[in-house]
Amino acid sequence: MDAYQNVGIKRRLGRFFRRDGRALIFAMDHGFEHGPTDFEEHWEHVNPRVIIKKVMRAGVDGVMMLPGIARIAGNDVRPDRGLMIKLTSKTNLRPKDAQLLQSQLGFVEDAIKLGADAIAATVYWGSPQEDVMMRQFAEIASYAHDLGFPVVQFAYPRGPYIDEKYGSKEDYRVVMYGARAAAESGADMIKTYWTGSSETFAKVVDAAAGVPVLLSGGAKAENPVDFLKVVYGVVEAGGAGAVVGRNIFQRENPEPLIKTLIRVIHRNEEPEEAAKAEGLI
Ligand SMILES: O=P(O)(O)OC[C@H]1O[C@](O)(COP(=O)(O)O)[C@@H](O)[C@@H]1O
Repeated sequence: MDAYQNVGIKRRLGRFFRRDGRALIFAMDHGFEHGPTDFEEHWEHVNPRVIIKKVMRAGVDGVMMLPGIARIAGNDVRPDRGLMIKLTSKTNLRPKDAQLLQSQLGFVEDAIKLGADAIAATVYWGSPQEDVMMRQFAEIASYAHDLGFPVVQFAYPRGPYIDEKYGSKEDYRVVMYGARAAAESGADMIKTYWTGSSETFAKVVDAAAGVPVLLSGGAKAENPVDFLKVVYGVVEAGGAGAVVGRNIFQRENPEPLIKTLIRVIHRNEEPEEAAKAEGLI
Protein backbone atom coordinates (compact mmCIF):
# COMPACT_ATOMS: atom_id res chain seq x y z
CA MET A 1 0.00 0.00 0.00
CA ASP A 2 1.11 3.55 -0.72
CA ALA A 3 2.69 5.65 2.00
CA TYR A 4 0.42 8.52 3.10
CA GLN A 5 2.60 11.09 1.36
CA ASN A 6 2.28 9.36 -2.00
CA VAL A 7 -1.49 9.47 -1.77
CA GLY A 8 -1.35 13.21 -1.08
CA ILE A 9 1.03 13.84 -3.97
CA LYS A 10 -1.21 11.95 -6.42
CA ARG A 11 -4.42 13.59 -5.23
CA ARG A 12 -2.94 17.05 -5.45
CA LEU A 13 -1.43 16.47 -8.89
CA GLY A 14 -4.89 15.34 -9.95
CA ARG A 15 -6.22 18.85 -9.32
CA PHE A 16 -4.07 20.13 -12.21
CA PHE A 17 -4.25 17.27 -14.69
CA ARG A 18 -7.40 16.06 -16.39
CA ARG A 19 -7.90 12.37 -17.19
CA ASP A 20 -5.84 12.81 -20.36
CA GLY A 21 -2.83 13.65 -18.19
CA ARG A 22 -2.64 17.22 -19.54
CA ALA A 23 -3.17 20.66 -18.06
CA LEU A 24 -3.45 24.33 -18.95
CA ILE A 25 -2.04 26.37 -16.08
CA PHE A 26 -2.14 30.16 -15.83
CA ALA A 27 1.13 31.75 -14.65
CA MET A 28 1.15 35.04 -12.81
CA ASP A 29 4.43 35.83 -11.07
CA HIS A 30 5.33 38.50 -13.58
CA GLY A 31 4.69 41.49 -11.31
CA PHE A 32 7.67 40.27 -9.32
CA GLU A 33 9.80 38.63 -11.97
CA HIS A 34 9.44 41.21 -14.75
CA GLY A 35 7.79 44.10 -12.93
CA PRO A 36 4.29 45.61 -13.22
CA THR A 37 5.12 46.98 -16.70
CA ASP A 38 4.15 43.50 -17.99
CA PHE A 39 0.54 44.44 -17.16
CA GLU A 40 0.54 47.78 -18.97
CA GLU A 41 -1.08 46.34 -22.10
CA HIS A 42 -4.18 45.71 -19.99
CA TRP A 43 -3.68 47.53 -16.76
CA GLU A 44 -6.76 46.18 -15.01
CA HIS A 45 -4.96 42.80 -14.94
CA VAL A 46 -2.44 44.19 -12.48
CA ASN A 47 -5.22 43.39 -10.01
CA PRO A 48 -4.79 39.64 -9.51
CA ARG A 49 -8.43 39.14 -8.52
CA VAL A 50 -9.65 40.54 -11.83
CA ILE A 51 -7.52 38.30 -14.04
CA ILE A 52 -7.90 35.19 -11.87
CA LYS A 53 -11.69 35.48 -12.06
CA LYS A 54 -11.46 35.75 -15.85
CA VAL A 55 -9.17 32.73 -16.28
CA MET A 56 -11.27 30.64 -13.91
CA ARG A 57 -14.42 31.42 -15.88
CA ALA A 58 -12.65 30.49 -19.10
CA GLY A 59 -11.70 27.08 -17.68
CA VAL A 60 -7.96 26.89 -16.92
CA ASP A 61 -6.97 23.82 -14.91
CA GLY A 62 -4.69 25.57 -12.46
CA VAL A 63 -2.90 28.76 -11.50
CA MET A 64 0.66 29.50 -10.45
CA MET A 65 1.48 32.48 -8.23
CA LEU A 66 3.82 33.69 -5.48
CA PRO A 67 2.76 33.57 -1.80
CA GLY A 68 1.73 37.21 -1.36
CA ILE A 69 -0.54 37.15 -4.39
CA ALA A 70 -2.02 33.85 -3.18
CA ARG A 71 -2.98 35.72 -0.02
CA ILE A 72 -4.85 38.28 -2.10
CA ALA A 73 -6.32 36.15 -4.89
CA GLY A 74 -5.83 32.49 -3.89
CA ASN A 75 -9.45 32.28 -2.82
CA ASP A 76 -10.57 33.15 -6.34
CA VAL A 77 -9.00 29.89 -7.55
CA ARG A 78 -11.90 27.45 -7.55
CA PRO A 79 -11.49 24.57 -5.11
CA ASP A 80 -11.50 21.94 -7.88
CA ARG A 81 -8.59 23.61 -9.73
CA GLY A 82 -4.92 23.43 -8.84
CA LEU A 83 -3.17 26.18 -6.92
CA MET A 84 0.59 26.16 -7.45
CA ILE A 85 2.66 28.39 -5.23
CA LYS A 86 6.18 29.23 -6.32
CA LEU A 87 8.76 29.85 -3.64
CA THR A 88 11.61 31.30 -5.66
CA SER A 89 11.99 34.35 -7.85
CA LYS A 90 14.15 37.32 -8.75
CA THR A 91 13.44 40.89 -9.76
CA ASN A 92 14.44 42.47 -13.02
CA LEU A 93 15.95 45.29 -10.97
CA ARG A 94 19.01 43.21 -10.12
CA PRO A 95 22.30 43.76 -11.90
CA LYS A 96 22.60 41.54 -14.96
CA ASP A 97 24.99 39.00 -13.41
CA ALA A 98 22.74 38.49 -10.41
CA GLN A 99 19.79 37.72 -12.74
CA LEU A 100 21.12 34.17 -13.07
CA LEU A 101 19.94 33.33 -9.57
CA GLN A 102 16.43 32.76 -8.25
CA SER A 103 16.26 33.35 -4.51
CA GLN A 104 13.84 31.84 -2.05
CA LEU A 105 11.10 34.25 -1.00
CA GLY A 106 8.80 31.94 0.91
CA PHE A 107 8.70 28.59 2.68
CA VAL A 108 6.88 25.32 2.21
CA GLU A 109 4.85 26.00 5.36
CA ASP A 110 3.65 29.32 3.89
CA ALA A 111 2.47 27.60 0.72
CA ILE A 112 0.63 24.96 2.71
CA LYS A 113 -1.03 27.57 4.94
CA LEU A 114 -2.18 29.31 1.75
CA GLY A 115 -3.84 26.13 0.49
CA ALA A 116 -1.33 25.16 -2.21
CA ASP A 117 -1.82 21.96 -4.18
CA ALA A 118 1.74 22.05 -5.53
CA ILE A 119 4.93 23.86 -4.71
CA ALA A 120 7.23 25.24 -7.39
CA ALA A 121 10.80 26.47 -7.61
CA THR A 122 13.05 27.49 -10.49
CA VAL A 123 16.49 26.13 -11.28
CA TYR A 124 18.57 27.90 -13.91
CA TRP A 125 20.60 24.93 -15.07
CA GLY A 126 24.03 26.02 -16.26
CA SER A 127 24.03 29.25 -14.25
CA PRO A 128 27.16 30.08 -12.24
CA GLN A 129 24.71 29.98 -9.30
CA GLU A 130 23.32 26.55 -10.20
CA ASP A 131 24.62 25.12 -6.95
CA VAL A 132 22.52 27.49 -4.82
CA MET A 133 19.34 26.71 -6.75
CA MET A 134 19.98 22.96 -6.66
CA ARG A 135 20.25 23.09 -2.90
CA GLN A 136 17.17 25.31 -2.62
CA PHE A 137 15.18 22.91 -4.78
CA ALA A 138 16.39 19.89 -2.81
CA GLU A 139 15.33 21.46 0.50
CA ILE A 140 11.92 22.50 -0.81
CA ALA A 141 11.30 19.14 -2.51
CA SER A 142 12.39 17.05 0.45
CA TYR A 143 10.15 18.89 2.87
CA ALA A 144 7.18 19.15 0.49
CA HIS A 145 7.36 15.46 -0.39
CA ASP A 146 7.46 14.49 3.28
CA LEU A 147 4.17 16.34 3.73
CA GLY A 148 2.52 14.89 0.61
CA PHE A 149 2.89 17.88 -1.72
CA PRO A 150 4.04 17.58 -5.34
CA VAL A 151 6.92 19.74 -6.46
CA VAL A 152 7.20 21.53 -9.78
CA GLN A 153 10.51 22.56 -11.26
CA PHE A 154 10.82 25.41 -13.70
CA ALA A 155 13.87 23.92 -15.38
CA TYR A 156 15.34 26.82 -17.31
CA PRO A 157 18.82 26.36 -18.71
CA ARG A 158 20.59 29.68 -18.94
CA GLY A 159 24.05 31.12 -18.47
CA PRO A 160 27.17 32.19 -20.35
CA TYR A 161 28.51 28.68 -20.90
CA ILE A 162 25.27 27.60 -22.60
CA ASP A 163 25.32 30.61 -24.91
CA GLU A 164 28.95 29.96 -25.75
CA LYS A 165 28.68 26.22 -26.36
CA TYR A 166 25.16 25.81 -27.78
CA GLY A 167 24.33 29.28 -29.05
CA SER A 168 20.87 29.29 -27.48
CA LYS A 169 19.10 28.24 -24.32
CA GLU A 170 16.36 26.78 -26.51
CA ASP A 171 18.72 24.30 -28.19
CA TYR A 172 17.03 20.95 -27.61
CA ARG A 173 20.22 19.39 -26.20
CA VAL A 174 20.22 22.01 -23.47
CA VAL A 175 16.48 21.92 -22.80
CA MET A 176 16.45 18.13 -22.54
CA TYR A 177 19.45 18.29 -20.23
CA GLY A 178 17.53 20.64 -17.94
CA ALA A 179 14.43 18.43 -18.06
CA ARG A 180 16.50 15.37 -17.23
CA ALA A 181 18.23 17.21 -14.38
CA ALA A 182 14.78 18.22 -13.08
CA ALA A 183 13.56 14.62 -13.17
CA GLU A 184 16.76 13.41 -11.52
CA SER A 185 16.39 16.01 -8.79
CA GLY A 186 12.91 14.77 -7.89
CA ALA A 187 10.45 17.04 -9.70
CA ASP A 188 6.86 15.80 -10.14
CA MET A 189 6.14 18.24 -12.96
CA ILE A 190 8.55 20.16 -15.22
CA LYS A 191 8.09 23.45 -17.01
CA THR A 192 10.52 24.37 -19.74
CA TYR A 193 11.16 26.10 -23.08
CA TRP A 194 9.95 25.20 -26.53
CA THR A 195 12.76 23.68 -28.61
CA GLY A 196 11.43 24.74 -32.00
CA SER A 197 9.97 21.47 -33.25
CA SER A 198 7.81 18.62 -32.12
CA GLU A 199 10.56 16.10 -32.95
CA THR A 200 13.09 17.76 -30.66
CA PHE A 201 10.52 18.41 -27.92
CA ALA A 202 9.72 14.67 -27.97
CA LYS A 203 13.31 14.11 -26.90
CA VAL A 204 12.84 16.49 -23.99
CA VAL A 205 9.75 14.49 -22.97
CA ASP A 206 11.72 11.21 -23.23
CA ALA A 207 14.60 12.63 -21.21
CA ALA A 208 12.17 13.50 -18.41
CA ALA A 209 11.52 9.77 -18.02
CA GLY A 210 7.79 9.96 -17.35
CA VAL A 211 7.70 13.18 -15.34
CA PRO A 212 5.12 15.42 -17.11
CA VAL A 213 6.72 18.20 -19.15
CA LEU A 214 4.79 21.45 -19.74
CA LEU A 215 5.65 24.33 -22.01
CA SER A 216 6.67 27.66 -20.57
CA GLY A 217 4.56 30.14 -22.54
CA GLY A 218 6.99 32.96 -23.39
CA ALA A 219 6.39 36.49 -24.66
CA LYS A 220 3.01 37.28 -26.20
CA ALA A 221 2.82 36.17 -29.83
CA GLU A 222 1.51 38.81 -32.24
CA ASN A 223 -0.49 36.14 -34.02
CA PRO A 224 -2.21 33.83 -31.52
CA VAL A 225 -2.24 30.99 -34.05
CA ASP A 226 1.58 30.95 -33.97
CA PHE A 227 1.43 30.35 -30.24
CA LEU A 228 -1.30 27.73 -30.61
CA LYS A 229 0.89 25.88 -33.12
CA VAL A 230 3.66 25.68 -30.54
CA VAL A 231 1.25 24.28 -27.95
CA TYR A 232 -0.05 21.81 -30.55
CA GLY A 233 3.56 20.75 -31.17
CA VAL A 234 4.07 20.20 -27.44
CA VAL A 235 1.02 17.93 -27.27
CA GLU A 236 2.11 16.06 -30.41
CA ALA A 237 5.48 15.48 -28.77
CA GLY A 238 3.86 13.87 -25.72
CA GLY A 239 4.09 17.01 -23.58
CA ALA A 240 1.60 17.46 -20.76
CA GLY A 241 0.30 20.93 -21.67
CA ALA A 242 1.38 24.50 -20.99
CA VAL A 243 1.91 27.08 -18.28
CA VAL A 244 0.96 30.39 -19.86
CA GLY A 245 1.21 33.95 -18.55
CA ARG A 246 1.71 36.84 -20.95
CA ASN A 247 -0.17 35.30 -23.88
CA ILE A 248 -3.21 35.26 -21.59
CA PHE A 249 -3.06 38.36 -19.38
CA GLN A 250 -1.80 40.71 -22.07
CA ARG A 251 -5.20 40.35 -23.78
CA GLU A 252 -8.19 42.35 -22.63
CA ASN A 253 -10.46 39.36 -23.08
CA PRO A 254 -8.40 36.19 -22.67
CA GLU A 255 -11.41 33.86 -22.82
CA PRO A 256 -11.37 32.94 -26.54
CA LEU A 257 -7.64 32.16 -26.38
CA ILE A 258 -8.02 30.06 -23.22
CA LYS A 259 -10.92 28.13 -24.70
CA THR A 260 -8.91 27.55 -27.86
CA LEU A 261 -5.93 26.36 -25.82
CA ILE A 262 -8.22 23.92 -24.03
CA ARG A 263 -9.40 22.53 -27.37
CA VAL A 264 -5.80 22.09 -28.53
CA ILE A 265 -4.49 20.62 -25.27
CA HIS A 266 -7.43 18.48 -24.22
CA ARG A 267 -9.09 17.63 -27.53
CA ASN A 268 -6.10 17.50 -29.87
CA GLU A 269 -7.81 19.99 -32.18
CA GLU A 270 -5.84 21.68 -34.95
CA PRO A 271 -4.94 25.28 -33.97
CA GLU A 272 -6.72 27.08 -36.82
CA GLU A 273 -9.89 25.04 -36.59
CA ALA A 274 -9.98 25.47 -32.82
CA ALA A 275 -9.32 29.22 -33.08
CA LYS A 276 -12.17 29.62 -35.57
CA ALA A 277 -14.53 27.60 -33.40
CA GLU A 278 -13.89 29.99 -30.49
CA GLY A 279 -14.09 33.14 -32.60
CA LEU A 280 -10.44 33.94 -31.92
CA ILE A 281 -9.76 34.46 -35.64
O1 LIG B 1 12.58 34.47 -17.16
P1 LIG B 1 11.78 34.95 -18.32
O2 LIG B 1 12.06 34.20 -19.57
O3 LIG B 1 11.85 36.41 -18.50
O4 LIG B 1 10.26 34.64 -18.05
C1 LIG B 1 9.84 34.12 -16.86
C2 LIG B 1 8.35 34.17 -16.81
O5 LIG B 1 7.87 33.18 -17.66
C3 LIG B 1 7.03 32.31 -16.93
O6 LIG B 1 7.82 31.22 -16.54
C4 LIG B 1 5.87 31.92 -17.80
O7 LIG B 1 5.12 33.01 -18.18
P2 LIG B 1 5.00 33.46 -19.69
O8 LIG B 1 3.98 32.52 -20.31
O9 LIG B 1 4.51 34.86 -19.67
O10 LIG B 1 6.34 33.29 -20.34
C5 LIG B 1 6.64 33.09 -15.70
O11 LIG B 1 6.32 32.24 -14.66
C6 LIG B 1 7.85 33.92 -15.44
O12 LIG B 1 7.59 35.09 -14.80
